[in-house]
Amino acid sequence: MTNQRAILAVADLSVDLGGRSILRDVSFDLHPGQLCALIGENGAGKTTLLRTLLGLISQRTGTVMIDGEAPRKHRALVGYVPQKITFDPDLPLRTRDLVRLGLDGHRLGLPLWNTRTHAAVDAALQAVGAEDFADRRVGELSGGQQQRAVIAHALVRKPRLLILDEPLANLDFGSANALVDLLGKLIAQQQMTVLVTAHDMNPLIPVMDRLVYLVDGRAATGKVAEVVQPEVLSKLYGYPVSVLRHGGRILVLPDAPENADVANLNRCAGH
Ligand SMILES: Nc1ncnc2c1ncn2[C@@H]1O[C@H](COP(=O)(O)OP(=O)(O)OP(=O)(O)O)[C@@H](O)[C@H]1O
Repeated sequence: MTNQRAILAVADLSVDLGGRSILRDVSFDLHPGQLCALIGENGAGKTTLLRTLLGLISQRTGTVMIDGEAPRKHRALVGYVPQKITFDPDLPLRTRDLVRLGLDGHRLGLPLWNTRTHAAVDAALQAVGAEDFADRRVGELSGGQQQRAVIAHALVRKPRLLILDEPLANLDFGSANALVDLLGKLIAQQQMTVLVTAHDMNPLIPVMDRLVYLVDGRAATGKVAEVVQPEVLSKLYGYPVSVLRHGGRILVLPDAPENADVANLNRCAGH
């Protein structure tokens, strides 16, 4: 545990939407240089948690602090890469224009370029390895290249916390591995804190050191080795599960399939 102040501190967070309880008593801290995987099956509450951290949804109870303040006060400290962005191939927007919009795209009017903006955009493009397609239209890029462009857009204001919602979902094996490597590099080089959601924790194993494991709005949180334990996860699921480690992969499987939603467990384990 580091003595530095947590960049993100979530305590006893509960969120209701449409009269339903979606998140219940979620608590975790993230410090500079940590990568936390937010793992859960469809509907577990991952996006709801991210939107609450961004200050877009209000909690029923509990607190969210970003560098000691409420999320709305610290928007500039957070870079956000949403799920599923698609660009029309005919959109007249180069990769570097998209990244430029990350600096002040929320303001009306055409963005102006100057030495400072050129330098910031070049640095963000370089950080994600997007120099080669910086002048191509974003809509013409591959899925993996678009993902890098959107991450550069989030990075250009030098956030301290980078939040990515399901960034691996539409990538092939090679592109997913390349993105995981990139996240590891950003943490090592910039002491950034990264929170990334996924259904399957396995692709993130090389870089993740913390885990928020969500099941039906409740979370087990902490170091990976603490959370991925049969006792911890059995309590969370409400029925016995086993944790199998094989070939560098982690599989979470029900002990008593007749009592478990096997399809959901398998999805969470990445089958
Ligand atoms: N505005 C809303 N009003 C009511 N219920 C909502 C609302 N938004 C989400 N929900 C419900 O909250 C639950 C959690 O949804 P959320 O999108 O956070 O899950 P998720 O883990 O991100 O799922 P996925 O992996 O499918 O994206 C779901 O049951 C969903 O139907």
